[in-house]
Amino acid sequence: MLLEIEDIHVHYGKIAALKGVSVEVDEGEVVTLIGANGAGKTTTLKTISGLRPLTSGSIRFDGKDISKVPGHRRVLMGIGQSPEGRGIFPGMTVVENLQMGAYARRDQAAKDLEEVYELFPRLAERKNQAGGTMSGGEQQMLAIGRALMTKPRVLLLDEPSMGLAPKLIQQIFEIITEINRRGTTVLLVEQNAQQALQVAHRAYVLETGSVVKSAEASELLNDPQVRAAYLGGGAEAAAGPGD
Ligand SMILES: Nc1ncnc2c1ncn2[C@@H]1O[C@H](COP(=O)(O)OP(=O)(O)OP(=O)(O)O)[C@@H](O)[C@H]1O
Repeated sequence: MLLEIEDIHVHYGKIAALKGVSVEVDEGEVVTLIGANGAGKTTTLKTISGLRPLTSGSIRFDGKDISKVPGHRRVLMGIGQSPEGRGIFPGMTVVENLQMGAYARRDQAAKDLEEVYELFPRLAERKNQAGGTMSGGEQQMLAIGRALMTKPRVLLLDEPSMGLAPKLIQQIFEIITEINRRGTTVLLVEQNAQQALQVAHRAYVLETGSVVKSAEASELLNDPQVRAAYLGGGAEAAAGPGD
């Protein structure tokens, strides 16, 4: 197992955001966390990347307990994150933003830059434009590209479709599939459960800080409760028109 999150509890002051969450991600998988606002999805990703401390529980990466490893070392170990709200450097150009992702390593960075440009031709076209003047969708691509420049073994993606037009949403999900096909494991947090379940192999449903369900993504797509709560439809929607 590449990533093993076991029974983690995380607090913001006295507020318990995660109450015993366990999630496993195997090498090569796309795993998604779905759930309503405030369920704890972002907190789970932040805890894996080391931005939030654990109250209890453990996180193992490639067999090693990383619960106490600082965030910047987790990046070097192969945990890359594209944060919610993007977090790019607005005053730096596209190419400078991408190079920031590789600042800790000099090996292969030029080749990786070419690969990012291949995945996101728009970033190549705009490489000298200031990051802050890129459109929302372009900034999302830049944030993912920068995370890829850290050469992650697992890429943590927080709401990559947030605020994007439908056509771009489609494109972002196609790119996630392609990133995975090229060998990167992906842990994806999404409000857009329908699309997330379509690209993922497995999924976990979070409710108020706990995992309430986990299964193959295809199974959850047809689960009446999941459909009613997260996919904007009940059993009728699952059965299709005319039934
Ligand atoms: N900085 C913070 N201070 C206090 N409480 C917080 C903070 N960040 C998150 N929380 C609380 O922790 C819980 C989990 O939040 P989290 O952002 O992980 O949810 P989420 O599932 O990612 O939601 P969304 O889909 O709305 O982003 C929520 O109750 C939230 O209000």
